[in-house]
Amino acid sequence: MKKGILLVNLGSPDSPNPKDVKKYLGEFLMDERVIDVPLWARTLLVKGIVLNTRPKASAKAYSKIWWEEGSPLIVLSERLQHKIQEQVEAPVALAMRYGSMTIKLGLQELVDKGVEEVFLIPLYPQYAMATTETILVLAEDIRKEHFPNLKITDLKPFYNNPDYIKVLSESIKKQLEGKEYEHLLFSYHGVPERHIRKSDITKSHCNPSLSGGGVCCKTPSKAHEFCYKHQCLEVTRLVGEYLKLEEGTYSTSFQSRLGFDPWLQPYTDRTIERLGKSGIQNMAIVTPAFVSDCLETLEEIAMEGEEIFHEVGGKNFTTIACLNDDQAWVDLLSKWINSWVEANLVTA
Ligand SMILES: C=CC1=C(C)c2cc3[nH]c(cc4nc(cc5[nH]c(cc1n2)c(C)c5CCC(=O)O)C(CCC(=O)O)=C4C)c(C)c3C=C
Ligand SMILES: [Fe+2]
Ligand SMILES: [Fe+2]
Repeated sequence: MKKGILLVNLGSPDSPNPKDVKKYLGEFLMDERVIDVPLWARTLLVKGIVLNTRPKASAKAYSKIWWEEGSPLIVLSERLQHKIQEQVEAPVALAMRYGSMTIKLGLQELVDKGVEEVFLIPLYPQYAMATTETILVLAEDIRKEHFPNLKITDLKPFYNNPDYIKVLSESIKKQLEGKEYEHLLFSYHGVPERHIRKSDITKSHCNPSLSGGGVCCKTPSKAHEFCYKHQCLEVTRLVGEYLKLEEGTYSTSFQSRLGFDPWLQPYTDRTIERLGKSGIQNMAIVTPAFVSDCLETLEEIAMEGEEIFHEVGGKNFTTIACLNDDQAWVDLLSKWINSWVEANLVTA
C-alpha cells in the first residue's frame, strides 16, 4: 500500500481583511466542538452577535502580525512541511481544519499521488475536543464520503513523549540563554471548563474548576487520555523536571478566553498582572499548546502580554518562540513518520 502523510493545523483567514476574517471566524466558531451549544444557540451567538463585532477587532490584531508571505501560522506550517519532506520519502501534504487549505484538498493531493494509506498528524501536543477531535471527526467524514478505500491512522497526542519533552525543553533552554528571568510562565490556549467535563470518558473524574480542580489532574485516571488540562499540566511538570526548574519559579496559566462561561484558570492576562504586581521584574513566557507561532502567541502574548507586564512595573518580558521549524522538532516528527512508514509503528 502506498503511504502518505497529512499534517493538519488550525488555519487562518486568507488575509487580515475584516471580510476574510469574518468568513474564517464563521466557519471556526460554528464548529460544534468549538462552541458546543445547540445549533440554534450557536447560530444566534455566532451569526447574531460575535460576527457583527469580533471580525473588525480580530482583523486589526491579524494586521499587526501578518507577514509579507501570509499568515505566520500557515507560513510556519509550510516551512515545517517542506523540511519534513526532505527527510521522508512518502509524500507529505499540509491542510488546515478551517479556511481554504481544507482537509479534503489535502487528502485529494495525496490520493492523486497514488496514496492508499494516510498518517494523519494533528499538529497539537495535547488532546482537545476543539482541536484534535474536530480534525479526526471531519477527516473520517470526508474519507467516508469521498475516499472510502483510503485507510487513515492518526498520531496520538504526544504531550508526554520523552523525545518531545526533550525537544521542547532544549528549545526553551536555548532561547533563555543569556536572558534574565525570575519566573517562567507556561501559557496554554484555554477551553471552557465544560469541554473538559464533556471529554471525561469516566464521566466522574474531571473537575477542572478552581475550587475543586487540580486534584483530579494529579490523580491517575484513564480520563487523562482525553483531558486537555491534565495534558497541559503534565507538559509543564515534565519540562520543569527536565530543565531542573526550581519550585515557585514557574507556573501554568490559560489564555484566549472568549465569552462569559468559566474557562480553564488561572487566566494568563491576570497571571502576568499578578506576577508584575508581586515584584517580578523579568519574566519569560512559553506557549506549548501551539507548535507554530500564530495570532495567539505573536499578538496576544508577545504584544498584549508584554504591555500588561510593563503597565504593572515589570521590565523584561521574554516571549519564547514555538517549535515552528526548529531542526530537532523536524527530526523528531520525521523519525515518527519514518517509523510508521517502515513498520506501521507509531512511536509517540
Ligand atoms: C470560542 C472558542 C474557542 C476555543 C474552544 C478554542 C480552542 C483552541 N484554539 C486553539 C488554537 C488557536 N486558536 C486561535 C485563534 C482563535 N481561537 C478562538 C476561539 C477558540 N479557540 C478564536 C475566536 C480565535 C481567532 C482569533 C481571535 O479572534 O481572537 C489560533 C490562531 C490562528 C491564527 O490564524 O493565527 C490558534 C492556533 C487551541 C490549541 C485550542 C484548544 C486547545
Ligand atoms: Fe483558539
Ligand atoms: Fe483532570
